[in-house]
Amino acid sequence: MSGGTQGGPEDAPAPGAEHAAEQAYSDFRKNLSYGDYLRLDDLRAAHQPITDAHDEHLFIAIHHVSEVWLDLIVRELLAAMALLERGITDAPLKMLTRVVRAQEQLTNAWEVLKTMTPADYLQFRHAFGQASGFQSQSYRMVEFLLGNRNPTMLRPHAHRPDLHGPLVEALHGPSVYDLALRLLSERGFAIPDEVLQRDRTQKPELNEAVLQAWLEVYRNTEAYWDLYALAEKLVDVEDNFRRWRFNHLTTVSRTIGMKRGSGGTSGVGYLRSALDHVLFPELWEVRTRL
Ligand code: HEM
Ligand SMILES: N[C@@H](CC(=O)c1ccccc1NC=O)C(=O)O
Repeated sequence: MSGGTQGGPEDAPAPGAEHAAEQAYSDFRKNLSYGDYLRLDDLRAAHQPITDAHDEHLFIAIHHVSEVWLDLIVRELLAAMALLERGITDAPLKMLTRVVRAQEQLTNAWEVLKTMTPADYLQFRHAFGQASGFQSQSYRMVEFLLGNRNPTMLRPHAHRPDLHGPLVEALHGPSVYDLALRLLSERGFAIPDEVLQRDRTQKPELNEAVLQAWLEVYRNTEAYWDLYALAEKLVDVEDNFRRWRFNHLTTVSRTIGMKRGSGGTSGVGYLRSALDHVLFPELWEVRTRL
């Protein structure tokens, strides 16, 4: 029996909904309430449009929601990687599934943002100056942890050691894919030293020996079930990453056309070139070779 002196849900027979509400706790002068726990005052304080444009509220809300999902993805990736580093594969699969679901939420956000027309956007675009998603530290963390690395991307964060530090660490540490390859090696697959010791600040390139190892895993799924499940989960992550990028590109095209980006890049041209990037090259090539 729980509920203490104020009584709990089990104390009385189930009342109708109208009476049930009257039994709800109502004195939060000393107890932590919903809003206190979630720091909703702080959350709302972060919503600060700088123009009177109606759609700026939508723009800010979508970015805030996206940043929250990105932070969750970073946390899950780091936790999954810490376990993979110890040779554990089952719990990381669950964490990577959560990453995949969070990516779906990120991608769905475009549906809401697309209700903003180009004219609506131009009412406030001038106000934020050089600010751009290009400077999103959490997005860059996700890219670095997944292995898409480019030291140039550190530059916008040079003035903020608290944001720069974790990025530098991620840039030099193993990616989730490096850890998967290390696992392959520990299970006896011939992964060359040049792969295991590769310059991690750069993107990985397709390696024939790695491809042969994955081929063996995909041909003998029963013998290597956990490695196979891990590989397919990574493909899910990359698949969803591509969907987010593609929807971003389409949203940008329909909103600003071929205008330059506020962050200083060519805009659509820059984003289109990112679509060609492959995170886990052997996991795609294995389909062709099977
Ligand atoms: C009307 C909506 C949007 C427009 C017009 C837009 C436009 C752009 C453009 C032009 C770039 C290229 C960099 C530059 O600014 O020069 C960019 C990059 C980026 N944007 Fe957006 N964006 C929009 C919404 C969003 C949203 C909702 C997010 C969610 C977080 C986002 C995240 C990013 C990220 C992470 C990058 C860097 C991509 C990379 O370096 O590969 N953007 N955006
Ligand atoms: N790069 C966008 C601006 C932009 O999208 C943006 C601006 C401020 C805060 C977040 C943004 N989102 C993503 O790039 C543009 O060129 O219009």
